[in-house]
Amino acid sequence: MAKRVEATNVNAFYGSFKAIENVSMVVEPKTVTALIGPSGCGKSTFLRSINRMHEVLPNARVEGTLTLDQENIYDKHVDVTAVRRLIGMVFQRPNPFPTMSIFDNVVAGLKLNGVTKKSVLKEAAEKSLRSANLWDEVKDRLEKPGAGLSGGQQQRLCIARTIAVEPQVVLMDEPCSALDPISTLAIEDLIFKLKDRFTIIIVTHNMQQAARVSDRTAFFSIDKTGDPGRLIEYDDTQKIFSNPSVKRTEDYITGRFG
Ligand SMILES: Nc1ncnc2c1ncn2[C@@H]1O[C@H](COP(=O)(O)OP(=O)(O)OP(=O)(O)O)[C@@H](O)[C@H]1O
Repeated sequence: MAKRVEATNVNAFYGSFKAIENVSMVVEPKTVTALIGPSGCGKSTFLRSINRMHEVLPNARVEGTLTLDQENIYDKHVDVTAVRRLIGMVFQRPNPFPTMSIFDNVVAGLKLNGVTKKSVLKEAAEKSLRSANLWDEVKDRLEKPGAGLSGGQQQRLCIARTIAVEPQVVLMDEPCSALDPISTLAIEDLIFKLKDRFTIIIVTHNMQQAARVSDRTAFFSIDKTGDPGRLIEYDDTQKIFSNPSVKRTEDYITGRFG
């Protein structure tokens, strides 16, 4: 079930370097939110703070509060592995397990969670591949390696793998940046469809993509190198792209900087 994500005064550090400062935003369930802004403003850092991936780096830490439907995901009692299962992530480069079959790629997370019954795995694989708009292309070669698919198909396979465990939130870090325009449109169609079931947060450098797929857009920026990234403006996508409230947002989306 899709859940609401709320960040309050979030700071994230790499050692002593503060990469983002005071980020607060609410992301409603079953919406798509785009994170945009110039390189180095902390979009990926913020995204990785949301599923506690940031802290896997040595000396990296997060301050502030991040909740999933009111539950603080940084609470001492929270199981980090469970957080990462509930908040799935799709990366820039498609990263299927290369020697694993298409089928095994999709059900890898379910198996890790202890699901062993063949009929359950088969049903979940078909459902996830259908949801990822990939079923028709792979249904006759489920036992072939995932690495044999095209880049766009591999990315849809990674999305199928992510949604197979029924996460509550799906994070996507520039999921189309390694793809051609046709594969990019296929992923955008998919994102639109998946928001019926999940809360989706996507980092993108592509303004048209943000405008096409998202309901809400968050614009991040930095004052100068070495300063932390900040959330400058967060609003309905239509407003951000037609009539932003802050001059810096307008300058960025019209290509005057960044
Ligand atoms: N592993 C790391 N160690 C130290 N500093 C890092 C690390 N990863 C990122 N940073 C720094 O944190 C800041 C924010 O980086 P981040 O990757 O979150 O920005 P971004 O907005 O996603 O950039 P891009 O659009 O180029 O991907 C940058 O100054 C970056 O150099």
